[in-house]
Amino acid sequence: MPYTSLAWSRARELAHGSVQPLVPETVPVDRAIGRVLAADVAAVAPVPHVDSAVMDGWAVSGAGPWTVLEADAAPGHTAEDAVLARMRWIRGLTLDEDQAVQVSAGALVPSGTAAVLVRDRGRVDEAGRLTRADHAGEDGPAPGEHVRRAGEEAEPGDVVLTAGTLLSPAHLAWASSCGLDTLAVLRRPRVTLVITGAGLEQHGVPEAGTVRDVLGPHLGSYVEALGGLVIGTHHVGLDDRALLAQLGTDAQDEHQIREATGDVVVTTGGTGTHSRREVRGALAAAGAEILIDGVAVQPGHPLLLARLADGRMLVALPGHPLAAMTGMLTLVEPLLAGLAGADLPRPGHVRLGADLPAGLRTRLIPYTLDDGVALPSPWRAAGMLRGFAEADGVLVCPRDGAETGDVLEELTLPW
Ligand SMILES: Nc1nc2c(c(=O)[nH]1)N[C@H]1C(S)=C(S)[C@@H](COP(=O)(O)OP(=O)(O)OC[C@H]3O[C@@H](n4cnc5c(N)ncnc54)[C@H](O)[C@@H]3O)O[C@H]1N2
Ligand code: MOO
Repeated sequence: MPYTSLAWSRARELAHGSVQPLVPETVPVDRAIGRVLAADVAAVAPVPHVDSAVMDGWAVSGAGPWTVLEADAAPGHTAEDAVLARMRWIRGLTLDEDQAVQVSAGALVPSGTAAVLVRDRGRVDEAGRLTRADHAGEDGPAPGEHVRRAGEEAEPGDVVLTAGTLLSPAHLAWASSCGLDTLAVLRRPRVTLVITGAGLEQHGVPEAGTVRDVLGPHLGSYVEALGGLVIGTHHVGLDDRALLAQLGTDAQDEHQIREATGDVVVTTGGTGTHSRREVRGALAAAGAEILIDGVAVQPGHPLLLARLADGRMLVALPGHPLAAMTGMLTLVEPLLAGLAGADLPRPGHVRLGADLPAGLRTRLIPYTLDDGVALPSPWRAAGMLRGFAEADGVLVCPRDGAETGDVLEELTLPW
């Protein structure tokens, strides 16, 4: 039997716990931007992998003066061939006491290098002897000076990125610097949107009797802000068969289902008791198991959570715009977090700057912050969007109401 009018916080926990985390996927480093790392990543080699010069000059061994070694003329045709040939030569070279070789910043230094003498601090005479320039004094370079040592950033086995990291360009550049080609990332839950209802206009100011569709074009970006990947948005009008078609699939196994239809279906509209026929009827006809039939929250009381016969999860959002928008935070956010293997996002806390009267249920009220206190929006009825558009967050007001100065739970918006 489904839970009916389930307490708001229980509904969020149940949605989060109703699913197993999706199996991670492996993606090329250059495609991993914005993804969440599924496991710790350890360095497989020292970073950097070789000793290199930080400045242009000479890699030197001993106190000098130094004999500057030169490669035989490289047979390469292009400048690049010549550079690579020289690198190969340096790779095979070991500096003895009082030997030096010319290097440029960032390039490999030969083994035996004690330090790099910066170019304007040295002078080479006709005989190929390197001495310190007149102004450079007697000493230097100090041991290790201007050399970037292999392993100075990380040794093999060091954890260089931790599980749960939201990957930025900086993380990806670092991963490349560690020699990684692929990363295991959490799979983004794939979401299909199904918009029900008649008379939804896509442009302009609607005629009396119709409304502007404020969910179809925008819920997708809301889902994506919550970490989901939208794979399709379908308008089914009032056609029960079209709705039913979205709730079933001909696919035979779990992989096929996910490829074809994703992990989650979010519907809008058709949840009210006046319209039981629509979403509930279609769920019954599709053999779905309803887990939650109504949440003790306003707006959003008729919210539904169900498991479809093929294993996908379904959230039915009410049609009233604010009920749909806050319903995303009540059920869709916890569900997507559960699928992504993330913790249930817990509410924060904020001090209330006004009195809120008692109501029938928990209330979700958009608020703006004013001098550190939360001012509830006057535009908070189920059909309104102005308060939500202006909001700094959403207050979770208990049924018994609250007074100025009370500290209330609040939900952060994902933008
Ligand atoms: N007799 C009762 N009536 C209602 C009850 C009730 O318990 N008894 N519950 C009310 C509550 S609470 C809610 S919330 C709504 C839920 O309505 P539905 O989910 O069935 O939504 P629809 O009838 O499909 O739509 C309602 C209304 O919302 C607007 N809408 C819908 N879709 C969109 C869209 N994509 N863009 C913009 N606006 C949309 C439209 O004005 C619809 O008329 O039921 C109450 N009724
Ligand atoms: O539960 Mo409804 O969203 O108040 O109109």
